[in-house]
Amino acid sequence: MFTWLNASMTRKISGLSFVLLAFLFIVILYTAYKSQKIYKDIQEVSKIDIPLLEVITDIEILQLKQHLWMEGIRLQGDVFFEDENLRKKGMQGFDQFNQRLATQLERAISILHSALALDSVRINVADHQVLLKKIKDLHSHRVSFEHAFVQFINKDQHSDIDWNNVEKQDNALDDEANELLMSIDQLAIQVASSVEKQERDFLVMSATLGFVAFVIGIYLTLHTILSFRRKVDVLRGQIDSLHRSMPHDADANTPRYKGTDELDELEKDLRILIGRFSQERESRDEVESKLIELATRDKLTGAFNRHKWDEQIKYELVLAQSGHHFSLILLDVDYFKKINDSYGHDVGDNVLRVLVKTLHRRLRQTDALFRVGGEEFAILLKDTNLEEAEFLADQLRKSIESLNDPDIPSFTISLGVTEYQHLDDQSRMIKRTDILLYEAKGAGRNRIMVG
Ligand SMILES: Nc1nc2c(ncn2[C@@H]2O[C@H](COP(=O)(O)OP(=O)(O)OP(=O)(O)O)[C@@H](O)[C@H]2O)c(=O)[nH]1
Repeated sequence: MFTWLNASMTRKISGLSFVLLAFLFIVILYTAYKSQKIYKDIQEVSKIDIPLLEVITDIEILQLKQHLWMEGIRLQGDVFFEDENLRKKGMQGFDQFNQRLATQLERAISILHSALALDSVRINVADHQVLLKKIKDLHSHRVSFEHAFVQFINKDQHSDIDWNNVEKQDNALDDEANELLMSIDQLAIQVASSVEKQERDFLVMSATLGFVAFVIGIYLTLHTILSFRRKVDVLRGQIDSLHRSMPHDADANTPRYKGTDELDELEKDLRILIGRFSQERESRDEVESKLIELATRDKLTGAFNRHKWDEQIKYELVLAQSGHHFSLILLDVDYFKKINDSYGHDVGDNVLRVLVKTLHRRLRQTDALFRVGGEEFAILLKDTNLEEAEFLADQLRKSIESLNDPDIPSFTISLGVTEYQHLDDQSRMIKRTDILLYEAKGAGRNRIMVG
């Protein structure tokens, strides 16, 4: 029982079904066995008891008829004995009675023999044998009576004493037949009560088995349902505490879903929880990407910041060592100090914003722009050779030169352009580009230097 209480839900339900099916199987087996037995009893009754009763009733009727026939002869008196024809006819009738009686008695004997041969007689075998003996006795008494009566009829003188003797014998036979009938009745009652008992036992047993199955079924079902509900409640409690543990929980009182059953409710609760989890994850992802943005972007211009620049150049160098080519542009606003001094710091800031916006418009998706100093920027160009980088740098220079924004003064940029070279590291590559930028400045600004 202890193991059962700790078993899994599947095992409990399987065990429950098994017990109920086993009971059902026992009830079916018992019903089949008992039905078979009752059917056999009924067959025995129809083959033995009923025919036996019929035979004995016939014998009694024949006895009665014979009695009446004898009375008729007695009333006719001498007329019967003196008329040869009447006597002959009478004797023929008597023979017929005798034959019918003999036949019926033999039938009764054969029925009882077959009853004993069945070997499944539900009543006492001794009772059957007593009955058999009684019928055989009646049979032999009948035969003696026939002889006596034939002799009596063939006699010339028929005194009252003779008549009384014959009648006495006939009455004795009647009594014998009646007694036999009563014994057979008794037997039939025994058989009927035996069949009735079988049926009653069958009903009681079936009802008991059914009731036990019902009680076990109710107990196991209730137990399973209760433990199932307990577990579902525990799960729903855990879901509730998960809801409560979530941040931004305006739904601290998240209403419980009312469904058609516990599983349905549990499923809906889980769905709501999963929905909230994914919402939570989405907003976390959003916050995370905002944080990443904040951590990697320059506040003023929106270009990538110095921190990102350090990270990215290292990354590109690693890729370049395994065969991925890239180029680098360093650019600087010409005479920026003058712009600040002439127009103010805010305008200077605006110049930087417009510069980044304009550069972004010209750059490709795979290029990355970094603010690496006050008015100094770097551009990483993936899968780009020096010639392509030079072309792009000049395009950038021209687009800044041709800017016509009423809110800011015109300005130009100088650029140093290089590509990754074998055995380049971060400082070597930057240094080379820096020198090129310095050369561009030295050569008069608003120009590019490639190397
Ligand atoms: N408005 C503004 N000015 C900045 C910012 N960061 C740096 N500066 C200014 O940029 C100026 C850079 O001046 P310099 O290094 O002398 O260079 P330049 O005047 O551009 O001269 P060249 O580079 O030689 O053409 C300095 O005056 C800095 O104060 C910024 O975020 N906003």
